[in-house]
Amino acid sequence: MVRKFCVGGNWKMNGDKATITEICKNLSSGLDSNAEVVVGVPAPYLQFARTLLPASIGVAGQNCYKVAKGAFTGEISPAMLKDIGADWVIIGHSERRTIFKETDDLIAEKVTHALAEGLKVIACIGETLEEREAGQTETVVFRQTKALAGAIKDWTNVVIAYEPVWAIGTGKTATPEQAQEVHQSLRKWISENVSGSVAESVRIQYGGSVTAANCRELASKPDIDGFLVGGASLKPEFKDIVNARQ
Ligand SMILES: O=C[C@H](O)COP(=O)(O)O
Repeated sequence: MVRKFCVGGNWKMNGDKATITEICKNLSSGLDSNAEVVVGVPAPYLQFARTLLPASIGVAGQNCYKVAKGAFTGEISPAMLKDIGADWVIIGHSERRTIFKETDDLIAEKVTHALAEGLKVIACIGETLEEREAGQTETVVFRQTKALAGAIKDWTNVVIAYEPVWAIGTGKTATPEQAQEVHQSLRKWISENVSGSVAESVRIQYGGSVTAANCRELASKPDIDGFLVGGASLKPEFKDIVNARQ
């Protein structure tokens, strides 16, 4: 099965009207039409970015809460994201897990609710350096994936982003072999614990210091179906990363 290459740009808490206008202008042409592109925009600028980007580029919230509305000061619901034109949401990013103490259980609840509300979800997993060095990589990513799997009935609208925490924003990219190894194990786990057809069809992105310089080799690996890009998604080189398979 051919899985459509899918590249996400996660702007994190960066950008203002001027820089977002520039980024969106840069993304308005020259992108591989065989790649699916989605950008994770800071909440206050979601609607602004939506008006500037071509319709072919999806817009994602970077987080959401697990219920539709209510007394949850500061939170954003999937219904609100949909209402302002976002069609995706990134859930369980390691910064949410680490800095904001989000647990596997909370992330699972968010995923269930976001999917039920009709959003597409980029669900993030990944081990820390300590866990990798302790030989715990598979244990950790399988545990995180198990929590997700329990929350997902239909995998059509789900993309998994494997982002080793030690590679995020550090300039230390996983080697193509290291990333492929984990992606392959994840697909095997999904095949054994969800189904063969989901394992075949689900896109698994790699994230962690992806740049124009390293994206092609990573993209050549059979189980790497795209990227979730942080720092480089704010720069013109994001286009080269989207075009990594061209
Ligand atoms: O969501 C994106 C990841 O956290 C990767 O960030 P980075 O490309 O800056 O390492």
